[in-house]
Amino acid sequence: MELVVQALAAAAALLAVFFLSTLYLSPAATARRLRNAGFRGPTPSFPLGNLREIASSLASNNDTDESNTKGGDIHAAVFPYFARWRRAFGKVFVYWLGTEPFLYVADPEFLKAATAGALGKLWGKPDVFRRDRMPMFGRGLVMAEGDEWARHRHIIAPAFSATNLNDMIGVMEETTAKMLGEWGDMVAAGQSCVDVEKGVVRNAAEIIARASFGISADDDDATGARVFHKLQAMQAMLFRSTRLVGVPLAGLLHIRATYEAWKLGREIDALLLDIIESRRRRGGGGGKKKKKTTSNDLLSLLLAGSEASAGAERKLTTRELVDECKTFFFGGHETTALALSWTLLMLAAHPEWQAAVREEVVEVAGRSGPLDAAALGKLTKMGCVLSEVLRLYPPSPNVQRQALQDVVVVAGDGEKKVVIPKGTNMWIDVVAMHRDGELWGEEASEFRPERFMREGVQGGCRHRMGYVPFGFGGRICVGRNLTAMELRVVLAMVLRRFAVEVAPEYRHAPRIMLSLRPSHGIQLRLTPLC
Ligand code: HEM
Repeated sequence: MELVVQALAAAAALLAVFFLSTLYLSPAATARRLRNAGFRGPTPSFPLGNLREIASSLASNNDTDESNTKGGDIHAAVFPYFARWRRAFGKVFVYWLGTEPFLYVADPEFLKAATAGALGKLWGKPDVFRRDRMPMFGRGLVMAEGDEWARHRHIIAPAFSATNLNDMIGVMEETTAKMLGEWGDMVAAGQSCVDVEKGVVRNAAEIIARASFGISADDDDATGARVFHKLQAMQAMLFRSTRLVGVPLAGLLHIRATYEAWKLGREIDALLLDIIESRRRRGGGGGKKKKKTTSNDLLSLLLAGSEASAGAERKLTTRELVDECKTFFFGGHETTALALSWTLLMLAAHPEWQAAVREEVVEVAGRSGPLDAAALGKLTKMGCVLSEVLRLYPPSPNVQRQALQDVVVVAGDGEKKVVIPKGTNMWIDVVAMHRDGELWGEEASEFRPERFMREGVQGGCRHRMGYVPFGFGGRICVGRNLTAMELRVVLAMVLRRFAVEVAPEYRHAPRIMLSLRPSHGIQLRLTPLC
């Protein structure tokens, strides 16, 4: 009995030492190293870090004051705490989410210096977000690290080639025609304004589900419809549960939501496994004779690519394919839908650009009829409008990393070196960089697509790393060409069919809810043109 008590006491002591070390001593040591390296920032408290200040700053923020559709400081509206800390500490500083250190970065030169060299060896994805994102992305490309990431990227990138993507235009046209039909019915029924964001999100989900794994919400095949609805349900659930990120043991407060998400995740996995196995059985992956795929969705292309190539290292297992399908769905539809929603708003608020882009569409592709890749490629003005929207309203408002080892940053003249300690997270504030007057000039907050006409793909940004709507380096978005195509198809079809104006009901209140989104939808007045 005495032995048991002693063993229990020893176990309790070990546990206490473990918690003391990981939750307090180790963060305190990192804090000391960051201070010694010269990084300043708001004072954190244990165990919340700076979360209390973030929450109170958000609560007292008046979202209508700071910005409007013509310009204004949306950075201060969506990240009031960062805006305040930037004024006090500059474009690089340290803040804490719970016991997790975050290096805030809105200085492209620092970003370049910190991520130069062997990016994959120095920086990974933050552990602190990993558990939350696991049900959505599994171990797919977004979450994979090191050699595993390189292997996945190598297999996946070719599926997004221009030739493959061209085959998806038809799917995009079909689903968009349905959305426009619904909008037409609403207008015909006398509805004075339409929340276009709803339709656009739904359309983007439908497109990505069909483009990724050939399933549809209206599928005759019940499995397809079930996967689609469960994916949407999981996303809504993960959105609802706001978490005390970085606070020790805070996950216990969300056990139910976490469990529900995992349960949905398992159900989705099982349904996707069925779809993949049946494709494999039908030879959807091409097989030895490189049979034509049953359809040209990304899953078929991955199956074909993976089975046609020789070594096992070039193959994705069925489990990995499941994760990639989920990754495409979650990584691809929300972002694209938001880009499109903000574009419709900007065109409604800037009628001169709306008229110019519509004229261009009619000139290169006519007033009706199918679109093709060649015509889409000629939509130069539309391309500039889209680039400007991605600058002002980047759907991915930040990019995060975690130092996998001590990272030495050689600043500016090569004289000054600072060390970012292993384990430190980096929070790259894309919104701040995209609206920084020092990088873009005085009109940084204004909608001026002409800057991309004049200055090319970087829009005249004074630093190469100052415009990063799709991320940077080797981890740049693999789906960006698919997005470019989808945005062009949908926008061309909308502009051919309707003129858009901002409805009086619309309230401009961009918010960060993982992505940069409108708080109250996007209400537009639609006038049919044909
Ligand atoms: C407007 C639309 C989109 C935006 C703004 C966007 C943004 C981004 C950003 C910023 C990253 C880098 C993340 C990081 O470095 O941590 C990224 C990566 C990624 N995106 Fe996108 N994305 C869009 C559309 C898509 C689409 C349509 C797909 C797929 C069908 C997709 C799939 C991915 C994947 C798989 C990665 C991970 C790449 C890697 O780590 O190698 N994205 N995206």
